[in-house]
Amino acid sequence: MTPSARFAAAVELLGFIEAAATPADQQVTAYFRVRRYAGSKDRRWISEFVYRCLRRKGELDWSLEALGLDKTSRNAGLLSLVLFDQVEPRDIAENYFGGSHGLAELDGAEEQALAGASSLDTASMPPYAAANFPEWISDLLQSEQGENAGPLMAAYQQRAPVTLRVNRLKTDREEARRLLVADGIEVTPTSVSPDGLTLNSRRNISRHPLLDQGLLELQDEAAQISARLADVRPGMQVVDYCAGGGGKSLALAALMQSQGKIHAFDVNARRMRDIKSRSRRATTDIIEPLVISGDDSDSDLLQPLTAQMPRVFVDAPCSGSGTWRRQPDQKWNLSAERLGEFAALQQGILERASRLVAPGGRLVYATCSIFEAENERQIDSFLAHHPDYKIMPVSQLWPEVGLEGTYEGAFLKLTPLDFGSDGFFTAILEKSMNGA
Ligand SMILES: C[S@@+](CC[C@H](N)C(=O)[O-])C[C@H]1O[C@@H](n2cnc3c(N)ncnc32)[C@H](O)[C@@H]1O
Repeated sequence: MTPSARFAAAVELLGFIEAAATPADQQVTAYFRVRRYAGSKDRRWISEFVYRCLRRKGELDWSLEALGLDKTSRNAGLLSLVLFDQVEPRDIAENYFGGSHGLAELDGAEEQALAGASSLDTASMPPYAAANFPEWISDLLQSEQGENAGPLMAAYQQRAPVTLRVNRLKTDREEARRLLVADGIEVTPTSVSPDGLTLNSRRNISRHPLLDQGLLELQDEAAQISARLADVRPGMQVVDYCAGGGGKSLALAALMQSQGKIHAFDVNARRMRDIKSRSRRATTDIIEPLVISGDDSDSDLLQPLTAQMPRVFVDAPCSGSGTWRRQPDQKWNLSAERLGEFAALQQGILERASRLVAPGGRLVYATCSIFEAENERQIDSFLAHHPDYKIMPVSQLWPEVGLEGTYEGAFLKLTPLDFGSDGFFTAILEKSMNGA
């Protein structure tokens, strides 16, 4: 593709992403699926350009406003060339326009407005815009994270590492590392999870034969730690209440040495459709997917499991705020109202899932969120209505479940500032033996 065609495609894709709430990564995949003419270099250039615009949306929006330009994807793309690639406005027309697949010509007024970019008073940009966060989220982080808010928002500007979980049903970490290195892929063992390997440099590894053969799974270190904290054992009966594509179920199955049973529930059949094939690849047959309604109509279906399960894992739907390095667009799609909706949904899920926990069993509540409303406040509210549960401190479980080092705190609360994983939360609640 010519530079003009690439630029036009990037602007088009950015426009699609801004118009819909669907996560950008899904839209990028869908965009290229029907544009087979785009080669791998074109795809890389277009995706990187689009992701940079999404990552730096706060700066771009503020600058567009200061220059009197509308916040369109075309203007964002043009300004991105000027501000971040240092392209002279007068050179844009020649290098990024024209040709049969280019954008409609740059007009003189646009070029003149862009020329003002070099004299923008960026010192007057509000800190939330400079940090590329919506103002209300920046305020929320200031109130919840205090002095960590600034460094945390800066950490969200970085790209997340690519981390793999070694499937111990098929190999061990050293062997997996050796196989990757033999294929020219340098990796580093994760510092806390004994099952993780992080790629030393970014590349798309999702189609690698070691993943196809089920020796490795893409899974962030925080999710691996959370699965370990469930402290599952071979032979146990476990419920994975929000199983989705089965990431946690597969991690739990490996920790159970593929002995016992995992009842994997979700309200979304489409998300669960690959669990069987992923299980086959991982050589486990203990995961049983089941589509539930998520309301009281599940009572009969779940009756045989009620108060019977030694472990119930709830990987709740959430804002995903812990994963915004990977999905920078999603922070612009979240509103305070939507956050409240997630909290209400989580509360209902926790309530229903808790009915399945056996006396003496444990309810594991996890989110990939860093917000108190989805985390600590959910646990406070649950415990206020369920005096038969108590917190099992994560600090106590940490060494018992084979995690490296030590951890202080009743709950697992991670942000990218801790050791580079996604933001994640996990609370372990133990039900009393006598139900009192
Ligand atoms: C964070 S995702 C789960 C990710 C999955 N555990 C994994 O590791 O791959 C949350 C899941 O909760 C599901 N969900 C939403 N509402 C639900 C409900 N009322 N009951 C059960 N699952 C629900 C969503 O469909 C989504 O798949």
